[in-house]
Amino acid sequence: MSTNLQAARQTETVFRTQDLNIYYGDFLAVKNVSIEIPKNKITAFIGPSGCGKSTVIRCFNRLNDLIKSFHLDGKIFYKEQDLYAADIDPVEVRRQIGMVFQKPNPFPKSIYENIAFGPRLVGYKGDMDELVERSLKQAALWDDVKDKLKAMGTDLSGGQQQRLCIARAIAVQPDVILMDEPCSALDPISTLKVEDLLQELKERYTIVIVTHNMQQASRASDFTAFYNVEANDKGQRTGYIVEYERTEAIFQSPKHQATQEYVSGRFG
Ligand SMILES: Nc1ncnc2c1ncn2[C@@H]1O[C@H](COP(=O)(O)OP(=O)(O)OP(=O)(O)O)[C@@H](O)[C@H]1O
Repeated sequence: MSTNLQAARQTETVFRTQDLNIYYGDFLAVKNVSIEIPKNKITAFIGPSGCGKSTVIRCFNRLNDLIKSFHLDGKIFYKEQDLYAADIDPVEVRRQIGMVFQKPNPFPKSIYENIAFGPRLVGYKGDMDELVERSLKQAALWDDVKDKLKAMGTDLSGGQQQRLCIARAIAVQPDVILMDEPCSALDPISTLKVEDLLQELKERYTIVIVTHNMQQASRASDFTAFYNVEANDKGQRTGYIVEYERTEAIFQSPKHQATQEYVSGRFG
């Protein structure tokens, strides 16, 4: 329920998972995930393809609910509220816990409308022009677009489109921003701009980012979870967390050989 979620906004640990197992039908995609995601920090999920990074991040805003075969056991707490309790409204969850995807996906609408759409949908009564400007400024896009707010969002460059998507996520005043490989479709300069932006955004938001880019994880994040995948006797490949630590520990003094090999590019 939204009131529960509001009250829960006070604590310092934003997400806490407990013995989390995630399935698609009979397939156990990720097992035994027990981690805490701290407030106002950037937490990176790294690991080889198919180890379940996206699956876990998508559980944090109940996006997997939209997949029929998806189910989980164990717990995910958002500020100590059971995120999957019967009285939690997934739509409200997704307002508080926003998401930015791999491929920039602005609406086929004006830049202004891309930002205004979400707040209008949730009944925002304040000054919309001010909100649009503030969101674009927070996403470091205002200077690029202030003179063409009526232009189509889809006509911006890829990097600008991704910052527009970040501005759109911010506009509904979320608590958390989840990012699933937000820079993988961007050139190196746009990528660095988004990474700079992340450092500003973490003052206000908690960020969880999935990335394949080791330099990005080491440059931009405060904490890193390294996932790996192992096959069972039926040949099913299940992901799990090998190590979750401060980012410098993961990159400079990992406890596990698999982590060492992955972060130094000698994996597989
Ligand atoms: N909708 C789905 N239905 C069935 N299986 C799925 C679904 N989505 C993901 N999976 C499977 O779950 C496992 C984890 O996938 P996931 O996309 O979470 O991994 P990932 O670590 O994010 O991979 P990548 O780095 O390649 O994006 C994979 O085996 C994948 O095939």
